[in-house]
Amino acid sequence: MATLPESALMQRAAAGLAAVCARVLGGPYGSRVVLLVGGGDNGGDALWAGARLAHRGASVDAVLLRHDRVHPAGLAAFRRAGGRVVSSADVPLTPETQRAIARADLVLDGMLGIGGRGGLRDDAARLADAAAAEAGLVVAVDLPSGVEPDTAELTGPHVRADVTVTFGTHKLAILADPAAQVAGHVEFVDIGLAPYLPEPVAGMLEPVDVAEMLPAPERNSDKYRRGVLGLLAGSAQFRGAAVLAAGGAAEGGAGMVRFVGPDEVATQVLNRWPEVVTSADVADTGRVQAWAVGSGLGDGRAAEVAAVLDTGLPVLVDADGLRHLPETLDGRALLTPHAGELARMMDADRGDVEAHRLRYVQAAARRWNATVLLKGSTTLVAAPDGRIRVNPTGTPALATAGSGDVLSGLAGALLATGMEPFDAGSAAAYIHGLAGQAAAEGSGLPSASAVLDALPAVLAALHSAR
Ligand SMILES: NC(=O)C1=CN([C@@H]2O[C@H](COP(=O)(O)OP(=O)(O)OC[C@H]3O[C@@H](n4cnc5c(N)ncnc54)[C@H](OP(=O)(O)O)[C@@H]3O)[C@@H](O)[C@H]2O)[C@@H](O)CC1
Ligand SMILES: [K+]
Repeated sequence: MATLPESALMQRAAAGLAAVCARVLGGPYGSRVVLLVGGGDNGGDALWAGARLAHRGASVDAVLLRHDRVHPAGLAAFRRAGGRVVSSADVPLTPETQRAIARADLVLDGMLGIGGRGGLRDDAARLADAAAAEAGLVVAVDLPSGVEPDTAELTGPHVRADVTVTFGTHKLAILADPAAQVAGHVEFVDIGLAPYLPEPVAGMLEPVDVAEMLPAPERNSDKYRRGVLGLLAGSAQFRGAAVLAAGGAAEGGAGMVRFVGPDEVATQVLNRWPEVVTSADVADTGRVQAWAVGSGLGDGRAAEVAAVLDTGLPVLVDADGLRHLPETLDGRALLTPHAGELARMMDADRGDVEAHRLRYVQAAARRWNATVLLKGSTTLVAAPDGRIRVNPTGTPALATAGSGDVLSGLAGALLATGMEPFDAGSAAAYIHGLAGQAAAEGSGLPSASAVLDALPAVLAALHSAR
């Protein structure tokens, strides 16, 4: 800001914001727009964007939350462009305000941005409710007002947006749950901040990042170069979990899968994946480069899990395996709980974990000195050193029985290639999400087997993105 003329960044932001609004309106001319304007710069962005829309023929009304504190230049520009203020000094939600919101094609939420803390206060909360109940589209300026910008938590009343237009950089609140669930579709406006930003608190992979992490398929690769995975999964009660996890590894590029489990489970794994080698005991497994343990193990089996952990190899621990964690895992493990499993591990309430996903996943990573992947519609991966990745490819299609078993085989296969647990977990979540999306194109709500079947094509496409 110091290197630029006064309000240059706000102008860039407002121009991008107005352009997105114009697009979602199908052209601003003749449309009705209502601005909800808070006392900070977030409100300033809304006023400048409202002025631009008014210039292009929209009818624009502004509701000022704070008449005593409103961005002065923004308000002046808005008035010059023909915009009207419809709130009165002490009550933002007058009958006239309410009518304007009910008739609006688009409500622009500029109440709070990155300066907001602690959820919306009363008047703002009522405006948010009116917009949600009656308006056409709700477009949030920078963030849905009322969400916690830095922790992605919902600590009080907040806006529910159809679209969020965010400036300069992505904020955690529009990437991670629960706040991301109220951001709607996210549009990014580049205002030239990149060279000035500090190290991000969280990262998000893009296709080329994942492609570069994956080992290149070499002409002369032998199975150990591709990675050999030991798999301790499944039980008489949950045989399918073993079949799906073995499939996640086999279709996920493992050079070989060595399965350990009771005969009746091994038979079923072999029926579906004849390339798998089986044994009855961890000690008889032969050479592997990493282990995946836990999917469908059921109760008991603590001794086998301990035997795997004692090998000192990189290890993925999932599902029932998470019941048997030692005090610490010296950095080589990838744990993949869902919120219920993480709650049990941390002796917490599941709802509390869902509400504070970021805090819990980081705490668990520190506590076990392990990488922790918390599954969900925005899967989070936390390394013990504090790094965080948010997975952008999540889809409701993955909320199906057995989908986690596929992920654990896939992530195990990536560990076996020598990838560090943080990369293996985040790349696996990314690929798994793409496979879920691809499978959903075929059938809407695919089964875990359909997700598995989609893996090879997704991997091939990523390899060609190099
Ligand atoms: N930085 C940049 O480079 C650029 C930033 N830009 C824009 O600026 C935005 C940030 O603006 P900002 O800093 O003025 O804060 P903002 O979010 O408008 O809130 C301000 C006031 O709200 C208040 N308040 C707090 N909590 C509250 C609550 N729960 N309920 C009610 N009120 C509450 C609190 O005042 P208080 O009442 O607590 O004294 C606070 O002063 C950013 O999101 C982006 O849109 C762009 O123009 C591009 C360049
Ligand atoms: K906002």
